[in-house]
Amino acid sequence: MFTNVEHIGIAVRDLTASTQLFATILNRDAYKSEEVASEGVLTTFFQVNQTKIELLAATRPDSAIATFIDKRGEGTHHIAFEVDDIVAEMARLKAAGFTLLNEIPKQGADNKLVCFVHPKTANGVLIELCQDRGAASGKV
Ligand SMILES: CC[C@@H](C(=O)O)C(=O)SCCNC(=O)CCNC(=O)[C@H](O)C(C)(C)COP(=O)(O)OP(=O)(O)OC[C@H]1O[C@@H](n2cnc3c(N)ncnc32)[C@H](O)[C@@H]1OP(=O)(O)O
Ligand SMILES: [Co+2]
Repeated sequence: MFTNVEHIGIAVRDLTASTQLFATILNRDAYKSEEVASEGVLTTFFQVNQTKIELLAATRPDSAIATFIDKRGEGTHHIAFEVDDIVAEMARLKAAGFTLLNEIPKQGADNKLVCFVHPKTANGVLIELCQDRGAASGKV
């Protein structure tokens, strides 16, 4: 089951400048920064009630964020939904014809397991499913 919009991912060129910008817009400080080396990204997170804003900057030229910014510029990159059973939701979406970008859940930021759905099969929107690793223990 989809339970919440967990975060909105925003691709940025300069993480320090964008963190300051969003701190001003949201009138609060970021609560953490984290590098996810497997994705080639450095992130900063802001909490807005139940949803987070995830700023993403590329750490290497072959990162999905570097490719996205090269082709489309900075901006909204993905919408991430919290799910209660990522394996079940991946199977459901795959059976319904959506293209999953990873066949098994992978490590995301903030102690999550994540899976991406190809934007070409989702009206041009890159969708991320995520589940807290603690909640997923024993299932994956
Ligand atoms: C911090 C960790 C984690 C978390 O815990 O939150 C993250 O959020 S990591 C975020 C970065 N990682 C990813 O995005 C992984 C999943 N993405 C991918 O696998 C790829 O980016 C992609 C979606 C498969 C695209 O890669 P590729 O095909 O190599 O790039 P192209 O530029 O050729 O794109 C093909 C096509 O798709 C369009 N596109 C690309 N990205 C997006 C997007 N974010 N939203 C919408 N559309 C997108 C792109 O414009 C191309 O379209 P056409 O030009 O019309 O063919
Ligand atoms: Co994300």
